[in-house]
Amino acid sequence: MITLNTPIDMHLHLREGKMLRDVIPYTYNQFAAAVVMPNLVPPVDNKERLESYRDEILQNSENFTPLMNVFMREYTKEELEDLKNDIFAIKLYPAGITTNSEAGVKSIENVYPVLEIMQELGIPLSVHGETNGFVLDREREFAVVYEKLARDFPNLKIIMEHISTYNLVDLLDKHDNLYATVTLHHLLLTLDDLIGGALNPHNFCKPVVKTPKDRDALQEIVRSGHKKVMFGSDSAPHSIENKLKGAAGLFSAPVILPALAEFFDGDNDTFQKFISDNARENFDLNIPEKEVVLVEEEYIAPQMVGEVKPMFAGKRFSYSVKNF
Ligand SMILES: NC(=O)N[C@@H](CC(=O)O)C(=O)O
Ligand SMILES: [Zn+2]
Ligand SMILES: [Zn+2]
Repeated sequence: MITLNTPIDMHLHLREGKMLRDVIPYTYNQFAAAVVMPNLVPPVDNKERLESYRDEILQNSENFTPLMNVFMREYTKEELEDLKNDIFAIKLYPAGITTNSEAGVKSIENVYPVLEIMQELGIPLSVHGETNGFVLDREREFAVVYEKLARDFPNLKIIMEHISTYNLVDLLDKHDNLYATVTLHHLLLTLDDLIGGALNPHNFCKPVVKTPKDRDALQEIVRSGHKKVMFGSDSAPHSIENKLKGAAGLFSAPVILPALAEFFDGDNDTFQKFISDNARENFDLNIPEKEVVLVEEEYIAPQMVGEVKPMFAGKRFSYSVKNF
């Protein structure tokens, strides 16, 4: 049996309407809280939309704290002061780089005044860090942007989301104010799982899963319990129809804790840090405590959840979440 105290998913996509209602139980049954991403259409980028989205989440969940993000744009100081207590962070998407990011930032310099105010008000910055270069180089190339941001805003906490390359792992000890989230899929999969056999569109996401060397570096840093490394699933549901048209994102929510329990293989202290303590300490999160228990009973990942095919559909795990 493994008892986790107040697990937090630091990067989650819930969507809206029926899709949200279908997928959200998989999160509130495994997590006390989650950072909810704002890349809806249109994006969550003002107080009104933020409040109505948070209400929709609260109405469809139990015993769960949504930590809301808003979509980066050229906010005024008044807007940020007004949003500050309702948000966890502001999410920066380079324009067009991932799902629903068309309204993103065209040039980072455009939002320097916003970053200045965020630094002053203590609002963290969350970043999808990819250039529009060659697909396997996009994240590595973005490292210079992360380093410039870290130097230009030394008091701004910057989260490098869903890191997928060893290059970014190396930045964590170079800059005090850089943090990272790691997904389940980047921890366990490589390009072989996407294109090594028959093409598997269900394993397609951005940033794309990478080489064994990258995956091994992620496994190593996560197993080390590094304080700046936090779990963020990037669970990103798309209908099976849209996946077959090329939509990027894996719906990993149904398998997260059983798969991580196997990954940590008895090192429950490090599991606890990765799934909760590091995030709570790095960001002084004050979330009502919630225990989630894993028992040694077989769990079979569902084949479908509504219109969505989950990661590892049909796979057997040796742990299951109690009472779920
Ligand atoms: N990761 C993905 O491939 N897709 C995410 C967006 C994102 O986090 O980049 C989505 O919203 O579908
Ligand atoms: Zn992203
Ligand atoms: Zn995401």
